Amino acid sequence: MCSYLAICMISGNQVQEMSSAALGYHRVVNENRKLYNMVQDLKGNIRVYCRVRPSFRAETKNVIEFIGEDGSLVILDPLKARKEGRKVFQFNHVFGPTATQDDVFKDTQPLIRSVMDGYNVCIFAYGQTGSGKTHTMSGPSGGMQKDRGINYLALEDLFHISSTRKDIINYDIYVQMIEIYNEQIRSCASENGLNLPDATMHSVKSTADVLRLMKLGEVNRAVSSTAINNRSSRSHSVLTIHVHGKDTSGSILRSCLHLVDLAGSERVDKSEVTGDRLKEAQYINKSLSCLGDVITALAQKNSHIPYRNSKLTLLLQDSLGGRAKTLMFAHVSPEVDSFGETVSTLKFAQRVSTVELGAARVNKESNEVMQLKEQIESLKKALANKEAQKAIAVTERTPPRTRRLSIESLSAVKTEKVINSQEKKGTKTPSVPTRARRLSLEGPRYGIKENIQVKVSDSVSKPLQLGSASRQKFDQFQAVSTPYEHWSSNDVSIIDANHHNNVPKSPNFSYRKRAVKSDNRPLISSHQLPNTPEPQISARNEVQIEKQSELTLSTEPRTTNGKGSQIRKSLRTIGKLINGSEKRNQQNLILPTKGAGKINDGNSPVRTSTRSLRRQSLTGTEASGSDRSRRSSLGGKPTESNANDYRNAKTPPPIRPSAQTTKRWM
Ligand SMILES: Nc1ncnc2c1ncn2[C@@H]1O[C@H](COP(=O)(O)OP(=O)(O)OP(=O)(O)O)[C@@H](O)[C@H]1O
Repeated sequence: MCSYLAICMISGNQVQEMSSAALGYHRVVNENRKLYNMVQDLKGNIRVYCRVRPSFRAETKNVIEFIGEDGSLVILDPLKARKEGRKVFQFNHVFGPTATQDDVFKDTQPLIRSVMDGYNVCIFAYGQTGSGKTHTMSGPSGGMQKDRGINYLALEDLFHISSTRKDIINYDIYVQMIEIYNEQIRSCASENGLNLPDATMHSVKSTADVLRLMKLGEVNRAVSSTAINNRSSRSHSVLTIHVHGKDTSGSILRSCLHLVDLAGSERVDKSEVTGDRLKEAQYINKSLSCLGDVITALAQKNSHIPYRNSKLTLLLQDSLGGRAKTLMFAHVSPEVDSFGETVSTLKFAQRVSTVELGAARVNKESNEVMQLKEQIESLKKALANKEAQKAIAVTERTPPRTRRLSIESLSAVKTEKVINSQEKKGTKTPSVPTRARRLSLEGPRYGIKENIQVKVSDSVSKPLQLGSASRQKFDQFQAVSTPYEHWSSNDVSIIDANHHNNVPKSPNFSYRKRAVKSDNRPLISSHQLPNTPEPQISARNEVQIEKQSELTLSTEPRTTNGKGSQIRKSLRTIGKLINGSEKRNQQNLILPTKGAGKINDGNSPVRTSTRSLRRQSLTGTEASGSDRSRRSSLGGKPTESNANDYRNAKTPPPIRPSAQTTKRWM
């Protein structure tokens, strides 16, 4: 009896020891996983989860030998002996055949939730046809409540977060559904299923809205039966959730979550497809192979990443190469006859996991930055007013003949200075009398009578070179436009000194419409203005004109100089503040306008003048010859001489050549 008790006690102790060892092991594994994920987050690696679907044929052999909690997966090659046939893979996590939709979602939830904090997130499901991609992303067909996929659960969760945070942040959620079918992008959620160049954004307020849209998307998605999957997706489907948020401090965030269900890779001999199905399969395989090329290039940190080789990679460009958080679900079928595809999926997934995207970046603009930007805008307007007042005051003191051209002289006075300095320097400005020169600076007059043109330097509009077609269009317009009869003395036409070299951005731009739009603007002067087409009238221009019309001619230049310099000082400070603050907030850095180096082309003295005025208005620096090579402290466009040389820049905007779009820094 005693010995029996002793044996029981010993085995009881051993069991306890073993269970505590097992608990310790689990704890260590979990900690390791957390640390591993943390390192991956810091490096910005694409996370890879593997999911093994349950086997549907009990009689067939299974190639999955072991699934570890630490994300390891061991498969067995059925044609080799056990030892040689073992292949080991390592991922962030592996979900076995018994894992539920909730298990999968629970591990994905933190990533999805970060969308609400301003991160861009992309989750894409990859794998052989019939391996369970659609099951993971959408769940069973028909939008059944049971086993709903990530798409539904994610949106449900986002709505939940939105409501719990409603006192702090006001969120707007939009959904976009598109599909790439045979290298054509179409909108799944359009009511009539037509091909659309741009997918419609649907505002969604509840999960019911989402369900309705998703059903529509599911109905419209290209699906057909193959030998492997009787509801095989024949297209890549992308559900994008756009989140716009504004918090109580006024900060704004904009982020998006791409949920991508890729079409399945397949061996056409196995799927036994012919005709259209074969064509679809070829398109699918081609785009997936392009995805593979992009991943390889990213993993090798190549300088050229071939995003443009397929619509899919083009669409995923931001998620694969940008500062987004990206997760790939690699799906595998456990059956022995899928071994080849399983190995290639796992190898691909392994390669994906080595891609380092860099730490993800939050897309949030703080209230501080926004306020500073607003201040800059208003200061710039105020400064423009002061400059205008100064010029008008100068005009007032000039003889009547010159004064008749007075408002023009807002820039022309400066223009002459520049011309003279250019002449002194030997630039090719023809030596002509002042009046004639000024007219020539205005470009062709197109039969103008006694009209005076108001020039407003526009720091926003970007002159484009006029192509022959546009030139023709422009000339046609000139021919048909009835010049000045329907222009009252109140009319203001804002012209760019180089307008004859400008073309509107949009080919549908109507010159006439723009010209007529200027009607009823406030009176600036009694001078009648010509019907000169101005293709790019910016809102900023219009504001400036209105402000200028309020100016009094009696303003003392001395006084304005003092205030102006104060404003300039504040501008410089704000510019520096913004620069610093933006760096701190890791905002998207914005580059000077594309082609900024072409500004100072020397063809147009007036443009040079307006630019120097503009630069002056931003920096407070006189645009003297040597100063012209300096960049604005607020990130103005560089001149030709220093377009590629930022070394002398006062506050050079940082250069990110990889930025997809180049924007003005301000
Ligand atoms: N984890 C799972 N649990 C239960 N059933 C699953 C699971 N994964 C997939 N299935 C089932 O397997 C079948 C094929 O899955 P699914 O259609 O999701 O594959 P797929 O990878 O999207 O295929 P294709 O690329 O051809 O569209 C479906 O009937 C699906 O319900």
